Amino acid sequence: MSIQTLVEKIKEKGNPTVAGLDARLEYIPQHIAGRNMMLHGETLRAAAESMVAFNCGLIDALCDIVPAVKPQAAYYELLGSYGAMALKETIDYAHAKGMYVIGDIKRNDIGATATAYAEAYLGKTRVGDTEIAPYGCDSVTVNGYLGTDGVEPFLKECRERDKGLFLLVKTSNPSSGELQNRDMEGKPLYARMAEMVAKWGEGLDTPCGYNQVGAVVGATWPEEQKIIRGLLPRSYFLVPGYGAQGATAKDIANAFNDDGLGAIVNSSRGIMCAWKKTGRNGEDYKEAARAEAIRMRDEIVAAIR
Ligand SMILES: O=C(O)c1cc(=O)[nH]c(=O)n1[C@@H]1O[C@H](COP(=O)(O)O)[C@@H](O)[C@H]1O
Repeated sequence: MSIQTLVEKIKEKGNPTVAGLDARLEYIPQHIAGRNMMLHGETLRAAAESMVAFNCGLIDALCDIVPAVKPQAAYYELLGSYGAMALKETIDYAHAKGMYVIGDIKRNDIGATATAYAEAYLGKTRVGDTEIAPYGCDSVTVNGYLGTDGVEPFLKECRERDKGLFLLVKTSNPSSGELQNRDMEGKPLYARMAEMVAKWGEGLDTPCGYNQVGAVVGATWPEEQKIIRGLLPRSYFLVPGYGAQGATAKDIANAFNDDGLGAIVNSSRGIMCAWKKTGRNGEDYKEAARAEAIRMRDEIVAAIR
């Protein structure tokens, strides 16, 4: 599914947000985790099955109001081979419920290895005469700081399979300026990366006007958002950092274009752990996640209006 599909889902739901599915065991209510540990002991399998059950519950609670989910690969890798299966099951369930899936993998490597990553998460792998999509994400996050040959395999998937990318431009973390804001021939490095993103997106515009090659721009950096928006008017921005990392709705307005489009704001812990604030031991985790997703949507829509 292309960025155009994401834009259509955002418009249809009137909601420019994405729910991050980054579960650790301590984010999963006891009634789910306890049951799986009773069945499978204190094992990676129990943790992975808990994660799938939790994710599916969240997806059920959110799919009619939130356009997309963003599973972060690290939390699935943490559970070994069971985690890989949990990721695939989560992606398939989100698709079955009509959601757009952003695979947060932040990968890159030399061209040959980047090809394997691109085929694993966006494309297909060949087994004999059969082609199989190992994960089948709609788009992924990519670290472009290795340069063009590491990004090209991902661009190939955009061209051939109508997929999307979000290239790290200005990340949300406190130390991101150590390198990303350093001067590079008269401009900060993140601005140079934005120029590269524009170049990589050439020929990949979609009919809705937005390009298949987007950018990751942290909610925690409103000034940089404004500069990068100016450099990349037709790129979609994935904006993490809202909620648990401290950014609020007033910090994200610069990421959007005047048409109210152009960015999708992520919240992971804010939605997943909303149940921890209700004092009901997680029995109400779906309702709590939905209420937080609605609160976030309304706050962000009001801020960009
Ligand atoms: O690519 C990302 O999504 C990302 C980039 C970035 O600059 N900062 C950032 O926090 N993220 C991811 O966004 C999510 C943020 O999670 P919360 O802070 O719990 O909302 C995590 O999955 C991060 O890995």
